[in-house]
Amino acid sequence: MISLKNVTFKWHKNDKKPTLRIAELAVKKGERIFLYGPSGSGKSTLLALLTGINTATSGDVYILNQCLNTQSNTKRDAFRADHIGTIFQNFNLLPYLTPIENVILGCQFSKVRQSQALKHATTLHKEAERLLNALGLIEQYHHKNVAQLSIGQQQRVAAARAFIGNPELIIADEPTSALDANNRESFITLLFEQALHLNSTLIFVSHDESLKPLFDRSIDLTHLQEQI
Ligand SMILES: Nc1ncnc2c1ncn2[C@@H]1O[C@H](COP(=O)(O)OP(=O)(O)OP(=O)(O)O)[C@@H](O)[C@H]1O
Repeated sequence: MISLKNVTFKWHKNDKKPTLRIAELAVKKGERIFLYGPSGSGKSTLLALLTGINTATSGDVYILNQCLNTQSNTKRDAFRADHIGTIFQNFNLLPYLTPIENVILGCQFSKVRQSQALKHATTLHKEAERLLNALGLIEQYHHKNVAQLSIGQQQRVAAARAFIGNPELIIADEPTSALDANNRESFITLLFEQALHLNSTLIFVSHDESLKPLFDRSIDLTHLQEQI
C-alpha cells in the first residue's frame, strides 16, 4: 500500500541536512497507523510526501504501486483526488456551505470517487447523508451552515468528506487535538468503523500518545529517521 525506500526530503536544495531521512517504511492495506514524534520532527512533511503535495529529494515514494516522485504535478493531483482522503487539524471546511455540501466536495474532483460513492447510494447527496449519520452527525445538523456547528460536529463532517467515494488511504493530521478525552476516543472508534468497512488504510498523526494502544501499529518518526 505504502512503500518508501531511501527517502530524503529537503525543503531547500541548499539545506545542509534533510528534514526527512527514511531508509524504509512499509504499510499494508487496511493497517491503522499511529504516527508520532516531537514538534518539528517532520510528521507533516512526511504526510505531504505521502499525499504527493511535495516530492522526495531522493529515493522513492510508492503509494498503491504508483511511484509518486516520477509523476507530473497534474498526475499527482489527480492521484490524490482519486485515492486519498484527508482530515486536517483545522478541518478546512467551507463555512458558508452545509455539512452535506462540504462532504460532496470530497469527491468533486474525482470521477473515480463519484462513481464509488454512487455504489452506496442513488445520489451523492444521499451518500453524504449516510456517511454523516455513520460518523455521528444527526440529521438536524445536515443542512445548517458548517460555521454554526461545534468543533466536534465539524470534525465529523471533515471525516465524512475524507471517506466519501472510498479512498484507499485516509490521512488524518492531528484531527482530535481540539477534543476532550471522551470525545477523542469515540471519534476514533467511528473513524475505525468506517476504515474497516471500506478497508481503507489509516495514517493518524497525533501528539497524544495515550491513543497508541487503539492502533494496529505506532511509528515514532524520530526512530524511523536514519542516516542514509
Ligand atoms: N514550508 C516550509 N518551508 C521550510 N521549512 C519548513 C516548511 N514546513 C516545515 N518546515 C520545517 O520542517 C521541519 C519539520 O516540520 P513539520 O511541520 O513536518 O514537523 P511536525 O512534526 O509536523 O511538527 P508539529 O508537531 O509541530 O506539527 C521543521 O524544522 C520546520 O521548520
